[in-house]
Amino acid sequence: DSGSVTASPRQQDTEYLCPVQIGSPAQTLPLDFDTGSSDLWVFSTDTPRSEVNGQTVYDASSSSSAKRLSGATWKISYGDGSSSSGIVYLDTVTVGGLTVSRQAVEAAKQVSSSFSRDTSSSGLLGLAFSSINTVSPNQQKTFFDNAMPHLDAPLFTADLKHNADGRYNFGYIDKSAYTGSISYTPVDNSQGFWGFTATVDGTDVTGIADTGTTLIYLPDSIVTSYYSQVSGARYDSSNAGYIFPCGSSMPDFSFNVGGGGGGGGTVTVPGSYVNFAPTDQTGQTCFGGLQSDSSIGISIFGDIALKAAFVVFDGGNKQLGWAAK
Ligand SMILES: CCCC[C@H](NC(=O)[C@H](Cc1ccccc1)NC(=O)N1CCOCC1)C(=O)N[C@@H](CC1CCCCC1)C(O)(O)C(F)(F)C(=O)NC
Repeated sequence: DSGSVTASPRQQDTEYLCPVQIGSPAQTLPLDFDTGSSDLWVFSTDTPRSEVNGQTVYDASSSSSAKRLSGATWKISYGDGSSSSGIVYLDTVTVGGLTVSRQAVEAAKQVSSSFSRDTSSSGLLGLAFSSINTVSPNQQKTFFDNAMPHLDAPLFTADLKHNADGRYNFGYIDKSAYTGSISYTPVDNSQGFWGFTATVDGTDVTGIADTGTTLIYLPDSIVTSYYSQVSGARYDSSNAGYIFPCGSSMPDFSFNVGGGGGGGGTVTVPGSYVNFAPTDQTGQTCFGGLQSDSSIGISIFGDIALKAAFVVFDGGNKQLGWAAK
């Protein structure tokens, strides 16, 4: 089997949403595919009306294939302080033509305000490792884990784009989607993430490949030296990050993956991607797409990095592949 689904950017590439079919007859919800978590959760008819603000909701009661997973609950909190919790159904889930028949669909009974405010997203589809799924008492598998045994190849690929529709493919590598060769590097999934080591300016950086995080968060030393090349750039505590004049021409940002004997491959993030967005309506000052990880405790290669590459999340061999495109 295989699947292929469009990933559409929202609000200047802040997040990427994909249509997912749940239940019978199919209910299509736009979900944020997130390689940084492992819960498939959705706004539902169980979510308080006061917390629903235009989102499409899942109605288990109108799905003939839905079965309540009795006694099961879930509760998750994310790096940006957002959170959600609820109950669990098993139902049929289809992504880009790829179907999993008994997928844990986590229905929200509570969502934090930032989810309520994000009117375009109906929830998340977690693609990290099932070891960090939050369902209790019996932990559930991710859509990818459930699908893996049926896939032509035990992998999925992420091809996110700047201000344009990209794609997630399951079970195969589309050779027309990238240029040159794919450089592979081992994955450390001990914390449930797609952990890997890259080299930036000769310094090894261990971080995670995270489609659910908008920006890149790296060690202070790397971030400070990057912005030292941009006149007028400074760390601004009120914005909690590096800002600079919007007219600045930003240097490209490169990192090397799979640096072993073969020299590995280099991913180059265009400077224009690092000029993420204005901090206010005047458009004078802009917020950087590369920020420090010092308040997070982990380095994150988020969408700003991922949209500069074609990325292979290889669950079978526990490796990450990176290619230019
Ligand atoms: C600072 C460290 C990480 C922050 C990261 N969040 C983000 O990157 C959010 C994503 C978002 C997009 C649109 C609307 C609302 C939120 N964006 C964000 O904080 N910003 C602020 C800076 O400007 C850019 C947008 C995060 O928590 N990512 C989650 C998944 C998101 C949770 C909130 C909803 C969208 C998905 C994650 O799963 O990737 C995680 F790995 F970080 C995590 O927390 N795993 C448990």
